[in-house]
Amino acid sequence: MPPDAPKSPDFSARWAALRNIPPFLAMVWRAAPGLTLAMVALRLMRAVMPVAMLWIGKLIIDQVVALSGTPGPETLRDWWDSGLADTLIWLVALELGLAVAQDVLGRLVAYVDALLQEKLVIDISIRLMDHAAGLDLASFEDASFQDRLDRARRQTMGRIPLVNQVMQQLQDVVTVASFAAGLILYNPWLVVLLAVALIPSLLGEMHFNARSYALNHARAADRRERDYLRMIAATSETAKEVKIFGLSPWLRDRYLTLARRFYVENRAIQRRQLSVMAVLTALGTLAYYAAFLWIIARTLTGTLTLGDLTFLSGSFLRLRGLLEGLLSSFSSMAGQAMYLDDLFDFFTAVPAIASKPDAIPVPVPIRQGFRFEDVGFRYPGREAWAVRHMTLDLHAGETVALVGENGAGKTTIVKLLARLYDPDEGRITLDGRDLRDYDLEELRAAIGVIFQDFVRYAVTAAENIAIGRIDEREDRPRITASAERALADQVIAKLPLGYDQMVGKRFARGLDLSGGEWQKLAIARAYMRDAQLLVLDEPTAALDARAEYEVFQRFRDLTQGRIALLISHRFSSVRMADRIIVLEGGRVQDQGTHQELLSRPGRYRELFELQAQGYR
Ligand SMILES: Nc1ncnc2c1ncn2[C@@H]1O[C@H](COP(=O)(O)OP(=O)(O)OP(=O)(O)O)[C@@H](O)[C@H]1O
Repeated sequence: MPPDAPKSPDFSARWAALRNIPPFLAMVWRAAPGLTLAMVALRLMRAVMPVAMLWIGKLIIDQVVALSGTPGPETLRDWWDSGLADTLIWLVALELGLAVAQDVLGRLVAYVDALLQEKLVIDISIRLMDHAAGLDLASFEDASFQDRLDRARRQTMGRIPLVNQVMQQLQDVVTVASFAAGLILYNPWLVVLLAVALIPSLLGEMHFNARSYALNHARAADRRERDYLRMIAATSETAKEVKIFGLSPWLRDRYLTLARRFYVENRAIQRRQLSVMAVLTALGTLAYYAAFLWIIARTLTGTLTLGDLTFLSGSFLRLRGLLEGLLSSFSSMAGQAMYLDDLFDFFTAVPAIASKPDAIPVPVPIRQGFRFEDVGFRYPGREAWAVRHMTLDLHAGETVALVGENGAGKTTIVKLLARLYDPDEGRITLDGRDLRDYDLEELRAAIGVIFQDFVRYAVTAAENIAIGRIDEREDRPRITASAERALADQVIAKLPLGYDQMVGKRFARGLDLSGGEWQKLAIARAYMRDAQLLVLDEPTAALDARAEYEVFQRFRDLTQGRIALLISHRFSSVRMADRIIVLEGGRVQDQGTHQELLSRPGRYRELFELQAQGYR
């Protein structure tokens, strides 16, 4: 066995997973109380049908034997007239009625089950989305969290039929109880014999289910990688690079290596299961025939009637099937319930960044501005500080530019301002109060950020802009005004359906845009937002120098009276800011106006000259 082979969770863990069933049922109940009640009622009715039908079958046979043994009417007509067969006729009619009812109930159960599962899928999906929405950005950037989320999502959706399984289980238990009651009336040992013979196969089933779960659990990361490989091997976003770099064979091999590992481990489990379970199931068959012999012997000696023989052998046959099914599905139910751990586990994750109970409202307008006071921050799981001893001000009404080389900490400052992360050292204040004192939702509403890796949504052009302030998505004048300010109106004018054109290449009716055109749409989101602090974090890299200059110029003019933060590597754009902050290695290296910074030796002048040289 390879050293990292999954260990089988022990039986107690498996039984412990059954504790998930009540909260799961509570979820089902919450999702659809009426349907749940209907389901239980239908299942209970179905549960007692088999024993009732078999018992009536026994009565019919006993009647037939009794009537055929006594001398009486010759023809069917005589039988009818004599009234001797009345009981028999009623019994047959009853049996027929039950058979019809059983069929109808079966269909109703399937119908209610389909509706119930659908409702549950919707309910759980919404709860997953709601919960994920409240979690920290740090969680989403953490790979082990991604595995957990992935398991919760996929495994839980795969567990929806569990509701049917639990209900079936309930029905079967009631059926078994009714059959067992019948058997016990004849001889209690018959039931004991059955149960004892089935226990080994129950334990076997449980063991193998636990192993399969352990394998799936341990390989969640692999599976995510496999999905990822499959995705990059065949999507519109990646097709260009995959072809040009000839990546297909490499992706394929990588996929195969991961898939084979899982296949081999899974095959080993399946093989063992095959051999062990064959032996254990044979034990159950032996017990069944032992009991059958006993019943035949008793009927031959006259202790049991022919009707009894039919009822007992019928009961026995059904009970054996039922118990076997019940035990294995109980064990598989426990196995399925283990997957619910992932779901409940996910729901226990709580965000570290949240509003305090006594959070204060964000000032409107902001009077002084934001201030970083000796702020230090490290990304979770990283040794190096992304920013350290950072002290800077963003004054109300000011346009500030952040410059610095790759990795200098520019984007990190923006994330800290929006409280996507909290600092590890020092503090950030807004009008003198710690950011953590303010209501988080209000704070985020007061800030508009367009990141360099903004999302290209596969929705209409209008909706792509409205995303900046989604509550106002019906406000077409506001959308068109934002588009004009961001120069996106020219892009939209060229689209066949204008603002209602679906963009992006994910859907057939979507029309893809150039990098710069996407950026203009994204920048329009900033105007849509109308926030007190507006940040453009390099979403202009794909614009040509003139377009970026124009975008920034407008941005500065149109954000008068607010705080505007620009991040760019182009000095031609940066120079228009009221103040430029030069970052280096996560610290403020220098700051001032363009002229001031050029007038003294330093990083800014050095970088400026480097860029200027490129244009000479
Ligand atoms: N999500 C993350 N997890 C871990 N480390 C990160 C993460 N994002 C950034 N870093 C690290 O933090 C440091 C600062 O990154 P930041 O993104 O703030 O730089 P930047 O100045 O915006 O760079 P660029 O000009 O390339 O956009 C870098 O060393 C980077 O590797």
